[in-house]
Amino acid sequence: MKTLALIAHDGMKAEMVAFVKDHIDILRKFKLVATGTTGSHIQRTGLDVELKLSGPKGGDAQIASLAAEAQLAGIIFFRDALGKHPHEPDVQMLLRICDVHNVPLATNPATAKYLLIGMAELIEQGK
Ligand SMILES: O=C(CO)COP(=O)(O)O
Repeated sequence: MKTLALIAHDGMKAEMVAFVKDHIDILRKFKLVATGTTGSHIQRTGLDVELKLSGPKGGDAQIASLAAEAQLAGIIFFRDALGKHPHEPDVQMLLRICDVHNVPLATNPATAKYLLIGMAELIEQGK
């Protein structure tokens, strides 16, 4: 089973929960991992999610570590581009690691939709 990481800044958590509900059938095809607070919101939809630390406490760094070790099929990270975040260096590190290791990364719901559709298609093809 492919692993997908889900992360949302506080200003985007409602968007993440709405996105998860809209795509719940596709998301059931993946093992899910999330930063702590995002993950606890997603768990309330009934999906099984492995929780890492909260983002500001190192959760983004843990997800980046998984990406660097080729353990993630993709990351959906709804960033709040209008907010300030004390752990911005960790966020930038995660984005950089995705590019270094060619890990699919969607940072907004429109892109995440296409990423999920594409990944579901690969699963259908057995890839
Ligand atoms: O801060 C985050 C992403 O940078 C998300 O962390 P939480 O899911 O713990 O709120």
